[in-house]
Amino acid sequence: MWRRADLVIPCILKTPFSIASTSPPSPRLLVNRTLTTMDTMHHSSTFLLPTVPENQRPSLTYALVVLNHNLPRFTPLLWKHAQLRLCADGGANRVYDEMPLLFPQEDASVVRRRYKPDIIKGDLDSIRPEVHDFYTRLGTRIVDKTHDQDSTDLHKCIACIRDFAPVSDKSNLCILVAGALGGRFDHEMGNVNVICHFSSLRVILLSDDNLIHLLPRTHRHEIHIQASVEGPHCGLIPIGTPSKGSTTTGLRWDLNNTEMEFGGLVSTSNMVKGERVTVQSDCNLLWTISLKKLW
Ligand SMILES: Nc1ncnc2c1ncn2[C@@H]1O[C@H](COP(=O)(O)OP(=O)(O)OP(=O)(O)O)[C@@H](O)[C@H]1O
Ligand SMILES: Cc1ncc(C[n+]2csc(CCO)c2C)c(N)n1
Repeated sequence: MWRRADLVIPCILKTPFSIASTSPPSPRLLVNRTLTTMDTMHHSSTFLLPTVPENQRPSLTYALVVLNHNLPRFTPLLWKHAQLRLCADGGANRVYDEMPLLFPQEDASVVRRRYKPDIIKGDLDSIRPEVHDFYTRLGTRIVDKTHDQDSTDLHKCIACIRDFAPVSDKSNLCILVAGALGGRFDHEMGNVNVICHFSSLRVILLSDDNLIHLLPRTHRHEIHIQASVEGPHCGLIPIGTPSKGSTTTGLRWDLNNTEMEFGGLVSTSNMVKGERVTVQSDCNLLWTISLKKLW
């Protein structure tokens, strides 16, 4: 378990959801392997399920970052799955104002005390004084990085989580970002840029309607569709660099070593056919899938 007070990150179990290969192969094997097979990275949105079936228990350790945009209705679920909870600056106002709205039958101050962030981080120009005071009194660590006006508050939060996670835990760490989409376009693009910048970390951008994460070109990907909460609409977008060839299975419009580039062909308005999608590409792709309106 993460001890939140001193930010020691927990040791993480190994299950099918971790990256398959862990021990470094011999150089000869590596050459053969790059020519023939790639390690598989598994993806599954089990953090959106109220109870995760025994055989689907992920090995991932979740951290949650709440941004300063509409709190998705399923945020309490993400909060429950996460072992570390951060607010990016004005994200703290969202937790303070909007968590009580999700529990209309409960006293607002009881809800606010139940959902106490571990850390509030950013340039702190958006958090309101009464929200700052409220969480300071509850013992939240408030980290002011006012001097840095060149990186976004989300970037600062992800860097903070990365720097506190022990090296051995990084492949099992998954950062859920709530309120990342559907707002100001410059912020949305900044949020997408952050997942590209931290491409070796699992970072998932979430809103009520969508989920986005990166599929690094270093792996073959298996996406386990949680049909009760996500799909069918999906997309695969080459971000930054054109793809000379991407191949998929499990989509209504599969790619077959197909070239894609921004300004040319990108795969939007695609659909998942079943419970398993595979993707392999020579460049990093954004995966996006619609979320169902359940909450
Ligand atoms: N409308 C929005 N849509 C998507 N993400 C947002 C939106 N507003 C804020 N965010 C995210 O929440 C983080 C914290 O927001 P906050 O408003 O505190 O940032 P800020 O740096 O003060 O923004 P601004 O550009 O308005 O000065 C941002 O770094 C961004 O990632
Ligand atoms: C080229 C360039 N464009 C915009 C900004 C502004 N900016 C980017 S991130 C950030 C912090 C937001 O909390 C601010 C103010 C910059 N510094 N450099």
